[in-house]
Amino acid sequence: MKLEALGYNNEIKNSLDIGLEGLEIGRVITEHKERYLVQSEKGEFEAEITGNLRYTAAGRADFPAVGDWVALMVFDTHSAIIHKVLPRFSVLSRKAVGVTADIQIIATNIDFAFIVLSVDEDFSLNRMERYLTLCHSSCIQPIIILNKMDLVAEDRLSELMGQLKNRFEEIPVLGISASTTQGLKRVREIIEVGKTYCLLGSSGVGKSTLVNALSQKRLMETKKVSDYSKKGRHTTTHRELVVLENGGILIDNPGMREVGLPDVSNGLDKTFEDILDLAAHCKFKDCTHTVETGCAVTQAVESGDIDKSAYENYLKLKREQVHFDSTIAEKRKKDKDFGKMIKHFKYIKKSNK
Ligand SMILES: Nc1nc2c(ncn2[C@@H]2O[C@H](COP(=O)(O)OP(=O)(O)OP(=O)(O)O)[C@@H](O)[C@H]2O)c(=O)[nH]1
Ligand SMILES: [Zn+2]
Repeated sequence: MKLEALGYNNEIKNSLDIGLEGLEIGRVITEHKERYLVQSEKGEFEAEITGNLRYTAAGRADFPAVGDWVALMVFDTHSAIIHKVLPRFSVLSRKAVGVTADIQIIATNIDFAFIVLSVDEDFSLNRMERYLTLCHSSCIQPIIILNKMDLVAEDRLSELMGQLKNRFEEIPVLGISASTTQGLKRVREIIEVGKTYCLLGSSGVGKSTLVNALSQKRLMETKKVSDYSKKGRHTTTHRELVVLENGGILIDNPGMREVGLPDVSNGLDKTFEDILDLAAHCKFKDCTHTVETGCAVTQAVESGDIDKSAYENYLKLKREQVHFDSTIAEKRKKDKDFGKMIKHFKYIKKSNK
């Protein structure tokens, strides 16, 4: 398979630095417990990372992830060692499970996300806003998919489509039914050759059904990679990155199903551009847009220029962001204090000698 079919382009090519001569370039299609399945022009390799990469990694985020372009040293027809992760143009991540504020990477180098919502109970503009924020902060372009259109009458459908188009003016909105395949032609048409896609959306909206419809099932079938495992390990992993029939590339993995609110510092601003534009006219520079006099934002909400629920959702996301930022600050402080403590111990040890 040509690298271009996996999304390779000049931008990635230009990011290759010297010192990688003699190494093979490939894309990570599956990761499982620090073992990676990498596809290159020479075929598929089961790979691990070099010790150097492991020890110089500042955190989990420096390890390869699905979607990454990597430089690898090939050993034989099946195995290789990853020497370097090439620069990422987009990163989809979430807070790692647990109390620490570590970031866990779900997938990288994604061009577009289909954000799926359905016409039933799941329909929520506020939730959509969260996913858009996630996309903007991850450098991924969003496309909205309203699924299960077979469940509602035509007028209800156009009302819901209207709500989406009004609130998110610049984002494409497609109505489909993944189970009857209505509207899927349009989805296939907008998928571009060599571009990488993923699906986001809450549980039950029909992401798997859509993936299966797009990839005509057989591509997503669980394929054993155990054949490659010479040490007798039996790993049954399936490919999380697949090339679709029409040339698009689709990443779908379990982590996608669990994305929460990410590091939204930049994404929030983009999603709520209207609010941020107004904020420049607030009387106070550090206006929180809640109780201040001369606040241009609350005035716009009162006059109806800004949608009240969009405004409330903005405040809510803002609070969560502040909380998340402070968790990171605490973690950094802890790490620092721990460093100081170690130094202190070393000092005591020395002076006792
Ligand atoms: N009526 C109708 N039902 C659908 C449609 N698409 C999916 N469903 C049904 O909705 C249910 C959930 O679909 P899934 O594809 O499993 O949803 P999902 O988003 O992958 O859910 P998770 O795996 O939990 O994230 C299934 O029972 C599907 O058959 C549709 O277009 N119309
Ligand atoms: Zn204000």
